[in-house]
Amino acid sequence: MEQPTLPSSASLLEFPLKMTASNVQSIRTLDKNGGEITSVGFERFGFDCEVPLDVVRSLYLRPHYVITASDDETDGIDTKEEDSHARFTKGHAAYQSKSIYHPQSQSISYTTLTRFPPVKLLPPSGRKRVLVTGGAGFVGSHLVDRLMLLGHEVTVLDNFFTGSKTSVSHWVGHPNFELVRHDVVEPFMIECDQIYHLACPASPVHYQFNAVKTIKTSFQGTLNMLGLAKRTKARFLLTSTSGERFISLRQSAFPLWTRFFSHPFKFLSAEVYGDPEVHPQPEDYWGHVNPIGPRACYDEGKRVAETLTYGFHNQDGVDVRVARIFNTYGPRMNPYDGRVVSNFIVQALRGQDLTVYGDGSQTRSFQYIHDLVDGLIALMNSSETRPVNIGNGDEFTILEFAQLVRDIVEDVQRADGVAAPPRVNIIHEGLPKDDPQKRRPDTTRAKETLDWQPRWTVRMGLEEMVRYYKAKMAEGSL
Ligand SMILES: O=c1ccn([C@@H]2O[C@H](COP(=O)(O)OP(=O)(O)O[C@H]3OC[C@@H](O)[C@H](O)[C@H]3O)[C@@H](O)[C@H]2O)c(=O)[nH]1
Repeated sequence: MEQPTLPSSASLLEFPLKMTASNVQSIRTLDKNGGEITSVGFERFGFDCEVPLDVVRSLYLRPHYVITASDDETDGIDTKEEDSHARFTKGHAAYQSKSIYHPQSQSISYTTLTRFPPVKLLPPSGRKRVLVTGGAGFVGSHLVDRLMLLGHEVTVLDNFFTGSKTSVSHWVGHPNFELVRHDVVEPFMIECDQIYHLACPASPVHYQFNAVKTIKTSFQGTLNMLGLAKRTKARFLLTSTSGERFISLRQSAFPLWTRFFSHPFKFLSAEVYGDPEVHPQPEDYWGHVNPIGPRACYDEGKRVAETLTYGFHNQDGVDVRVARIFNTYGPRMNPYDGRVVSNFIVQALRGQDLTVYGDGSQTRSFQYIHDLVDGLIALMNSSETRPVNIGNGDEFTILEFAQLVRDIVEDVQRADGVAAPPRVNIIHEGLPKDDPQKRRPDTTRAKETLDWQPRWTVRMGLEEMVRYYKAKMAEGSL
């Protein structure tokens, strides 16, 4: 098979470093109705969660460190780097880290931020003490960004097994923020008003070795957090919970070591439905789960977590919310987690073949992270105690999706000055066991009770994610 030319990290770097403040142009992001997205969040149920998109972006479309040519050439280069990122963040580069990478010694001089992004000043009556378990993970870190910018006091609980400290490091030291290393299977005591329970079991690599720990985390972790909610009278939101999918070594597009030593992936999904016989899946569908299959420790873990949650609600009057989350993607997703969105984007950026499993006729519906965070915050602050599906109804076959990702990566490369980006091939590999044939949420309930619907098109979300991975490649961390 013909192997297209790989874009070198130098060519990825070249364009950003050439940019100057004078030619900086902001990226326009359009929603499903063609309107420009300038902010994320909205005011619902007396809770205003709207923040400017550029400010949120400045927290993830940024290099973790400035790349220098040599140790004594630091002057000026960080300014150019900031200019390039100002293109995405309209001047919010001032909140970026000033850490410096020294290629000769392959070392990084870490610094703290020069300044934290401005957070809302709330009166004590409006300020919530929010606990986010799994807050250093992909979804958790975006939720934390939003809650912090809104002016709340946020405590992140994470055992860093799948989460990464760098995903929330930009808040470390802020007076409203606290980061605690803790495993939710052990009890934890704190005073709080709201608990977002996102913490979830370990890596896909450990999936088959650690199924007991996985289901223990789902059960014991949820039990501990519900106990805390009961004691503190905090409102408890279960993200019905998280799951990982085992990927066989043959199927993974990445070297073996990356799967053992990179952050294992974690994923939030509507696993309570299993391999559904009803399409799309409404909340009153009971699911189709094999209790002893390879995915059982996840699926059944989520189901028992829901049972516990409603047990505490019905018996003890704990104020609960349950979000059933469908396939979600976005910046800070681990590029080596084996999921389709990160696999395809990274493959296309590297000029490698896109690996479609099976014939690619299976379907998925992908939602962008900002829509999910909007939905979680809306649900938490609503009075809806029944489970609510949070997902995007735009359904793609995986083959269509591969073609879309390939087109978008080429478009972004062209927009960034690569005259003729290489066209990658789409190849087929074996379908994993128990791979659901179809998945699409029925989000009628979310629309009716939360007035929530996804705003981001898959194209817009993918474009942003491609830029995020490009930035990671440019800084050399991917
Ligand atoms: O490189 C790839 C990766 C994945 N795929 C396919 O793309 C589809 C989506 O795969 P993903 O792994 O991204 O997501 P899935 O919907 O299968 O599972 C996801 O949701 C349920 C969770 O329990 C899992 O943790 C999560 O991975 C699957 O049909 C998969 O076979 C490819 O064709 N190529």
